[in-house]
Amino acid sequence: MEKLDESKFEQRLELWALRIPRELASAITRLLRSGYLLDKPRVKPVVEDPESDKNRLVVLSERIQKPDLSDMPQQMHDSLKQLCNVDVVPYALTLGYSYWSAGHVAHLNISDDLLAYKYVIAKVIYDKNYPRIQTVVNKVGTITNEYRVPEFEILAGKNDMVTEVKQYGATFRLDYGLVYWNSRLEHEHIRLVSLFKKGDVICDMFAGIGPFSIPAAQKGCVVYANDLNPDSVRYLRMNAKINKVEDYIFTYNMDARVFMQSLMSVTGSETRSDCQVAAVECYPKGGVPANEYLSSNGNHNDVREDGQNGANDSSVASTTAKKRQQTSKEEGEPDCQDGDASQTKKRNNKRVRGSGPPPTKPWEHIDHVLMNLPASALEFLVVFDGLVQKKQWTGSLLGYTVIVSSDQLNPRNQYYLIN
Ligand SMILES: C[S@@+](CC[C@H](N)C(=O)[O-])C[C@H]1O[C@@H](n2cnc3c(N)ncnc32)[C@H](O)[C@@H]1O
Repeated sequence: MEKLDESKFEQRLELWALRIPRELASAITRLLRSGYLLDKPRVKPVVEDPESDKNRLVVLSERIQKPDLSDMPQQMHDSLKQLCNVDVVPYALTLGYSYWSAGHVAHLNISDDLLAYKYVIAKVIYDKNYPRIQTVVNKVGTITNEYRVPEFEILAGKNDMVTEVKQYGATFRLDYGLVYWNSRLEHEHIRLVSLFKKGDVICDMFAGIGPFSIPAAQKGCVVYANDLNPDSVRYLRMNAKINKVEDYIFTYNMDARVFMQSLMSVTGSETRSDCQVAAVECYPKGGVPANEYLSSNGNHNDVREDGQNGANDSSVASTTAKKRQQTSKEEGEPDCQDGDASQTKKRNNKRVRGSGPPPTKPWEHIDHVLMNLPASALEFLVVFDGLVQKKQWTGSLLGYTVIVSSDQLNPRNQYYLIN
């Protein structure tokens, strides 16, 4: 029998840690808990310092990429300095074979020569890891569908693929059987987001359930997030709510080329097509965030769940809103799409007082476009030809950065920057 090479599952994270006097460990973890402390299931963020038992190492989240801590809020940095002398040291963390799973689902790729033993393998994994692991699945065949969702067979445990995973302090709910998800890309997600600055305008053309968009929004970026898979967009919206960043993310369900064209077509342009109108209606207007924009009948028009090319009309918009209310109640999602005019007014008033993002018009200014579709992302580059309308464009002269994540599993090839 061929041996399992467990090292193939390993992922090494290059992190930073604070070396602190051990009596300050509780105070400092409290201070950093709002997203700056390492937050991984079953991994302790405070560890022994191999150099002295008087100290502890407090491991920082992947959000902190620079040893001068300049990517930490200034106020937090100042509070740290008041508590102790800030000593930042590199910290490498290896997450091995036993670590990987998506929530309660253990996902296996059993090779052909071991297929005869698949139920035995699954039963051992289930028994050894229950109740943390409650479903063991095996990937069947290669991914051929557009949504990049593998087909799975359930080998042990309950037939329930809806789960929740945590990454860098964010929670992601997903149905493993309906959407693309790969827990092993966590470091890549956060590494890319570390390129963005607060206030940047980001277009995520292949957003999935939001592992780039949600942390970008948490950082204070305004994110236009799109995916062709309606289930991914449904979970993306749910995740935006769960993580309380729905004011910063505007979601779309269409082909990525149509999405970019629609986003960049100027409101009021006489030449725009129906599908462009559909997306333009989603933009923040007059300072009202798109996810709160109301049509005349009181329905919200942000997410297109009505077809892949984005073509739309007002009747579709209203059925979409009704469908969304139903879906969110079915899924146990907090219902804030109630269409009650007085409540909506209150919400809008609250946002106008300043909790939402600054209004943006993507045809005037985008900072980064993210293309995370390995193998075929390059085929979508053609959409950028002539996309910027120079008269309206107020962004930098270099335009915007297109980040193509072309081969996720090869770290040397992860993305290209095209200015
Ligand atoms: C590799 S997944 C990446 C998703 C997400 N960025 C992540 O890291 O989990 C690629 C995504 O592109 C979406 N997709 C495929 N073809 C598309 C198209 N033509 N337009 C928009 N999205 C598309 C798929 O549904 C899938 O969610």
